[in-house]
Amino acid sequence: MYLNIQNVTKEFDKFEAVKNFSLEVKEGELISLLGPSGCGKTTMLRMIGGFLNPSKGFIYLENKDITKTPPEKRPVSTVFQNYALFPHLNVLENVLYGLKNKKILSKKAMLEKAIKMLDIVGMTEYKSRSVSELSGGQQQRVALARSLVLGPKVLLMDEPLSNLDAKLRVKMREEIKKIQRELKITMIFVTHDQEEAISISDKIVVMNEGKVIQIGAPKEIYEKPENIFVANFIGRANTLIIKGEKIIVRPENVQLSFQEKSYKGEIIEKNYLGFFTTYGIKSFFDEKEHIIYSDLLGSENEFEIKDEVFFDFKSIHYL
Ligand SMILES: Nc1ncnc2c1ncn2[C@@H]1O[C@H](COP(=O)(O)OP(=O)(O)OP(=O)(O)O)[C@@H](O)[C@H]1O
Repeated sequence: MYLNIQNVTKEFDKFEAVKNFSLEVKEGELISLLGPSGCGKTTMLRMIGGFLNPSKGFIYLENKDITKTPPEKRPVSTVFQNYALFPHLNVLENVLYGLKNKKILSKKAMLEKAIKMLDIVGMTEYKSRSVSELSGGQQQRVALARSLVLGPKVLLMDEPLSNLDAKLRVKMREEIKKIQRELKITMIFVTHDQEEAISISDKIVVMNEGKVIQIGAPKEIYEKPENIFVANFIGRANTLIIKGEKIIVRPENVQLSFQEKSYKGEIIEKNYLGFFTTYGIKSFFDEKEHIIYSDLLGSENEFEIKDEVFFDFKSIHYL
């Protein structure tokens, strides 16, 4: 295994921020650590980067134990949330900085490498600009180039898109994924944004209260969540007990109709959200009143509050 994290725990005094975390990462994979605030994502990332030492457990990179290797000695780079660029240096100097420190390449080779990396992140024309004159998205690109130019075996990104507005976030995450694929770089990406994790990752590690709750491909995590926490953290879910079995049904899998179907209810909520509409249907399951949510695409809009409706579940996941 390329990167192998085995039973890592991190204690701060008596508080366990990360509990018995294990993960195997293949070369070239993009893994997201996803979970609510305070679940231990950043602490785990810092241990991979070498900025924190695990209290227990091991981290291996290409079968070499790097658990206690200092950050500057391990072939791992980090892109921080606030980018941590040097404000007194221009774009090119920022990208060159790490290479100069390494003192391995000639001046010409360093310059060629830095320019190539600026080209990959689309920032060549800004190379002489002061970084303080750049937009958030541009600073993000420079931070990415500065880390990538060092040729790390693993690139760590801690909430790299959280300072960007919604549209730019989507654009940058697509670019990051494209660059990651092109360079075949192994990447670990921390986010608390489920949509971001789903769109960018080969595999998602869902965490809560310091623990790994589920590891899987985005589709697997969405369609086969291991428990209610995962089902609700990633997307929305109707949670029900039918004939003694606990099930979840995603709102897009609740099909509404005026014609007789398996279940009956009354529309009590309707929220128009542009390309789809969310309905809340009051219904009885297991002799209890429930509100079942159904998402229908815009063109399927034909129900109103107080309508008596029937519904079926297109797909059910048993917990
Ligand atoms: N140096 C420290 N000393 C004591 N407790 C810490 C320290 N660093 C983190 N913690 C605690 O460990 C827990 C996990 O923190 P961490 O920053 O890893 O969470 P996170 O999932 O990255 O959260 P967020 O999404 O808010 O950044 C939190 O309860 C935090 O308060």
